[in-house]
Amino acid sequence: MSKPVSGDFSKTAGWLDWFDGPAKPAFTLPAGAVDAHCHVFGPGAEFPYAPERKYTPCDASKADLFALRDHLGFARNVIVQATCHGADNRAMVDACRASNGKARGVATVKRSVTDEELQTLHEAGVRGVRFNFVKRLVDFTPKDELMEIASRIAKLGWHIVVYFEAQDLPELWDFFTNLPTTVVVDHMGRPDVSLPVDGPQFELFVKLMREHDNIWSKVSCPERLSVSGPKALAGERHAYHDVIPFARKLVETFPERVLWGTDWPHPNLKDHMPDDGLLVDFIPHIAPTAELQQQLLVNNPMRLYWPEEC
Ligand SMILES: O=C(O)c1cc(C(=O)O)oc(=O)c1
Repeated sequence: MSKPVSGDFSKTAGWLDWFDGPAKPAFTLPAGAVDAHCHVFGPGAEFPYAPERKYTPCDASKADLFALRDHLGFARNVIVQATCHGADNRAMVDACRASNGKARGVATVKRSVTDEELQTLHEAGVRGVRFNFVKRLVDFTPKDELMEIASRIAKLGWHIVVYFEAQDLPELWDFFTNLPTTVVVDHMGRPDVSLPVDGPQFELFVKLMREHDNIWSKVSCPERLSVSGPKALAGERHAYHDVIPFARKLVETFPERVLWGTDWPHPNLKDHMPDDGLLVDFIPHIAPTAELQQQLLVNNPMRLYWPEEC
């Protein structure tokens, strides 16, 4: 049955709803594992979608997210502000506050944000801001504005999450390498995985990480990046073969600077909605040893989001 969007909204045509019958993963997550990239959507009646949004999703509430966390065996979440909420962080903040310390957040803020607002976000559990360069998701924000935000949030000990596509890295290189904080790249900088893993496109991304030890990557979203499949559906435990070499290269080369997340509720997928249980079964293909899994799923996210517990 199609999931609703509440309030005065209609879903984007062709919207794929998140899947509510996820399998129990065959892979047992290490104790204390963190899903370091997920979102909440609305509910629209309580937390309206932003007027400037580029898509309208189905609702995906904090209760739905916390149920998924428990079902998959994660201990904690990092909730990343979704672009459909613009710079209105209320839904994400509400989820962080309701999590009993089990969620941290990444916000979107404008240059006009006050110090008091930043402090309130910090108290709710926010530890970073997201800068988005994907043109289908956001309107352009001038880099000098972003740099001003970066220098303000650096003082709070926060980091910056960046989302961009591989073909835009050359143009963004100087901006990224001048940021004053830890920088976390969403979804491996969205490589074209039909190109060779040691070809110029992905090598540029590896070079970015090799030359700048403040740059981290989420080795997430095989379901978005895969061209070959098979899809994580109907018990498939060998999904997204073509993404494995890319993610594994980052995990093995930079074991202390990688994070993993489900990306639930998977905004804007066009041809299938993965079973999140089967997505968890992707992890041992990209982090084949218990030590790499511990770093990817526990030690690294804890260092970034809960340093006081490390
Ligand atoms: O590729 C996407 O469509 C996408 C969108 C968003 C968002 O709208 O925030 O976040 C993601 O991590 C990925």
